[in-house]
Amino acid sequence: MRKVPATVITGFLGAGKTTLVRHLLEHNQGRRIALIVNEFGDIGVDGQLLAACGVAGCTDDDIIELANGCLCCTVADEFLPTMQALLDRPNPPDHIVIETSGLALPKPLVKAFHWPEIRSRVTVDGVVAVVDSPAAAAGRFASTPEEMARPDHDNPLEEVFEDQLACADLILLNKSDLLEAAALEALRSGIAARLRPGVKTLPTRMSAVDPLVVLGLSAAAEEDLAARPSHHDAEDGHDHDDFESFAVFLPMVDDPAVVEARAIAAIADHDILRLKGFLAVTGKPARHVIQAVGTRVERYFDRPWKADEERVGTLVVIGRTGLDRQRIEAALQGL
Ligand SMILES: Nc1nc2c(ncn2[C@@H]2O[C@H](COP(=O)(O)OP(=O)(O)OP(=O)(O)O)[C@@H](O)[C@H]2O)c(=O)[nH]1
Repeated sequence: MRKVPATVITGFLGAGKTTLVRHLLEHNQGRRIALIVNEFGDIGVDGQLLAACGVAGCTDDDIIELANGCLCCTVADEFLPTMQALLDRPNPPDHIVIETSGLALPKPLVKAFHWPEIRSRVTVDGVVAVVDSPAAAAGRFASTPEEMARPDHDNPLEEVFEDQLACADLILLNKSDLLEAAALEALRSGIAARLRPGVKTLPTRMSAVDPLVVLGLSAAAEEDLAARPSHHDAEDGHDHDDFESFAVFLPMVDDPAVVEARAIAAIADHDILRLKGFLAVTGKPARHVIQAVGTRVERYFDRPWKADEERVGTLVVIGRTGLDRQRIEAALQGL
């Protein structure tokens, strides 16, 4: 029996994973792709954005959200039953794409493909790491020499980034539009030097890459785990205390630009790694998406509110543990 190929998409918060998934769905070349999306935190913004993607042949049934938990640590309870249900469908998908949360380590997930229940039916075609190139070039995931010198040195951002690169079969250097050619090349050669032999890097803009390159790596990654070192090999898991996430609710707003300005100020004042969600705008029948990574904010209306949806704004805030939730909430609510 031919095994169903599965592609694991990893990459730090805001790197462009959902953008890549949308691109793959839009250019599916006749393949029926099922998607499993896992997010950090209780509210699945990515799943909701993808459900609104409107790609022909891609139904809500094909998009499965595993919110509220870290996929790599809830493998037995959530991931395996989901995979089994997908494979047991009368008409199973041609390809399964798994978008992990930006804080997840890919290796424990790849390891899960060894489970007897699924091992004979599915294989990890490849692990694709999406890199936020300007953030990486700015040293966002590297420790400073002072940090390195500390005996208790521990940088969770760096560890997550390194684990994602070490497990990858293909690296997309995304957001290439935001870097000069020389800086992009310096980043590329720096990253290439840290990769397993044969792992390619590819600059991308809006994660636009030929799906034939991404889907069809035939890596059988689950057979090759020893070559993919992880910071957490010994513990077989990772520390969830490093990061936290919460949701902020906003009443209907007259002008979304005001919330954008508040978000920029909150990100400048607090160690927020990612902010994303939806706004309800007075007089507008459509939901307004707001996405912030670092100082960059993107906003657009994506789809009309459904009749049974409450028209309120929901912003998900993700950062290092210790965020001042009260002050961030007040700042975003304009209090
Ligand atoms: N300028 C620029 N922006 C990009 C590019 N790719 C993605 N973005 C934007 O970056 C933001 C984050 O993209 P996502 O695809 O949601 O990132 P993600 O990795 O899924 O984010 P999380 O799921 O929160 O970890 C969005 O506003 C995208 O439109 C790119 O190549 N260039």
